[in-house]
Amino acid sequence: MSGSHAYLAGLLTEARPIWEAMVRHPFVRELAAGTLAPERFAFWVQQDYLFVREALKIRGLSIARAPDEGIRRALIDNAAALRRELDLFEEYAREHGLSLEVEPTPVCLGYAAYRQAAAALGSFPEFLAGTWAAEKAYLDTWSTVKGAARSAGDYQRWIENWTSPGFVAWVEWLETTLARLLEGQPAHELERVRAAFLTTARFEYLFWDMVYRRESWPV
Ligand SMILES: Cc1ncc(CN)c(N)n1
Repeated sequence: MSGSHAYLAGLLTEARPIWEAMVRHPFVRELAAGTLAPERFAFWVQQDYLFVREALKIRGLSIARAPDEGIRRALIDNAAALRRELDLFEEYAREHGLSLEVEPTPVCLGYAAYRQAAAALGSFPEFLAGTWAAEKAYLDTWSTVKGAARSAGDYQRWIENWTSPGFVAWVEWLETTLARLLEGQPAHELERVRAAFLTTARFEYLFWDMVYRRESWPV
């Protein structure tokens, strides 16, 4: 294992408590058990839809800032996959008569703004580390749901999307590309990557917690 691969493996170990809190969150457990209240699920659909719409703008920024042509093309391909994520939410909303015209909650807005700032102002590895954390979080959470779900029912489209071979390959590409970009980087850059990875993982936890509580603006 190269030095930078080992560094990323160390980050995953450091982030394990966040990951465990995420995949064991009541939202995820109840989703897998088929006992999640429909209004909680609907709240997730509405807020994640807004988040993915912002993520698509973030992808655009990162395409412009990609350090080489190979990375740029992989990000362009992923933008098409993100575009399809939006379709899943729109289809579900149409089928269930759910409005997607809602205000973002503080956590949704804060998380999206944090990611936009990383894409616009951060170093490219820092941005990529956050992307890896966010996408790996979804891969691992939805894989947990897939493994435990008694009846996937309405959730099947999301389970398939975030556990598909294409999505697994994208998450692996993020890790491998980040490891390549980190070869020979100074300690302060590694530290920025570490902070971006851990902060993004914490936001992922917060997102599940926010939708479970249906937590909006207090005033
Ligand atoms: C909060 C969040 N994180 C990640 C993903 C997967 N693109 C998502 N849809 N929403």
